[in-house]
Amino acid sequence: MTDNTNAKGASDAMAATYLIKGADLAGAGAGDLLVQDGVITRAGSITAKDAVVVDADGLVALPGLVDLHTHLREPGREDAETIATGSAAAAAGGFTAVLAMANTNPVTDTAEAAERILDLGRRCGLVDVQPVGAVTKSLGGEELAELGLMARSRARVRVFSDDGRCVHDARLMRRALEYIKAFGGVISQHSQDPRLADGNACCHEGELSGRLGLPGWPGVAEEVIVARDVMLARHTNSRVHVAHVSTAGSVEVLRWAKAQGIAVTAEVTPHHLLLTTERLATYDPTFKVNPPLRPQEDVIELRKALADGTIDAVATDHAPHARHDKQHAFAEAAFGMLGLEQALQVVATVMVHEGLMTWAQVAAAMSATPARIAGLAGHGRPLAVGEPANLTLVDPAAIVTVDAGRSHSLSRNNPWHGETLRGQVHATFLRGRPTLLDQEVQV
Ligand SMILES: NC(=O)N[C@@H](CC(=O)O)C(=O)O
Ligand SMILES: [Zn+2]
Ligand SMILES: [Zn+2]
Repeated sequence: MTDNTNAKGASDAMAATYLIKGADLAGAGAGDLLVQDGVITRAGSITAKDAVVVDADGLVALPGLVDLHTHLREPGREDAETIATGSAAAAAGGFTAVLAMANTNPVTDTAEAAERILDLGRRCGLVDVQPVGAVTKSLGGEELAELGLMARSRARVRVFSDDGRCVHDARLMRRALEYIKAFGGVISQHSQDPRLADGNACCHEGELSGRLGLPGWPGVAEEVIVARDVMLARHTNSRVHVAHVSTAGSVEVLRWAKAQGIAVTAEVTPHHLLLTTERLATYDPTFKVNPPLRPQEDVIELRKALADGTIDAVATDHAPHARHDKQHAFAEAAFGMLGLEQALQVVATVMVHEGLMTWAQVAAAMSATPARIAGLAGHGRPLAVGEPANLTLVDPAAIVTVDAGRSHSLSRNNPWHGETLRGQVHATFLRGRPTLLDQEVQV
């Protein structure tokens, strides 16, 4: 985004100067950063009068996190989340930009709808809300949406997705991939073959789904779509992004496709990096999600693939649901779980603490690479002089027991409640303005 004026624009200009003292700069050694007029103006060892000093001794500074996959529910389901509450959750989680999925009501399938989301996000001003456009009208899977008009709108839509549903018609997928090349777009696919895993499928297909009597969702239902889509990406010479990869088989396909030079990228969610299908044994609908939680063998392969770059990014798939949609028998409850506030902690716990990833790699997987995939200028930039001051400060040594009741989200379907995780986000800056300071969201 080049035009980042928002309702807080006036106060941005007059914002205080911040001196961030002694942060570990994405693992590249300790240093100070001076933040002035929205930009990093100095780096190194700094003294500055009249600056608000932020003591970052022992904290890691990362470029502001970018989430490729957030459900904000506005318009249509403001009882589950609003752009304001979702933005607050994002700021609390260290994010400075989120891609807002199109499965709202109405669906984001026109230029006007996309611009409305952009404007609502700007009015709130806590995080850059970048709309994702639907691939097909009303997510109907029948007719392409106004992809070009959305791309040329003020919202400059680049990521298109029918997420929640799979673009299962191969011919339509092919046409969408051809179309988006004109403006450097990408299709983010919810990979679920509807014949192999229909809308009732809700538990990884295996011994446990049989024992629990829940309809099985086999890994192959994801893998056949991933395989098909990488071949379509190769054929069209266009870009496909695989949303919420959940199986070792999908990782194998991705590894092959990348070795061929096919333009495919992929994301993994925090929950698929840590939670396994055994969580379903109590029939707690909090753990009902699409795609389902998988066995430990898959989780281990997902971690390896994220560490070696086969999976490019971590994305939350933050999917808030109101109590009355979640509190049902498992088979009837809504799919989805919260993710924005604990995403970085989960990555710190399973990847950094386990020695699988450095903080510099986390900065790549949660900021630079998702910003590049989404074509978001001004985000995912290095913490260097002249760059926009989009950053977050995290205490890597903190050990925190998650309390779902303290969430900024309107919903409470938080799979991390009661879980002990590492790392704590202390502050987030969006173009030099703190959106989170001392762990308090700055509304
Ligand atoms: N992940 C989910 O289980 N649910 C998402 C849709 C989706 O990401 O497929 C939702 O919108 O609730
Ligand atoms: Zn999905
Ligand atoms: Zn989703």
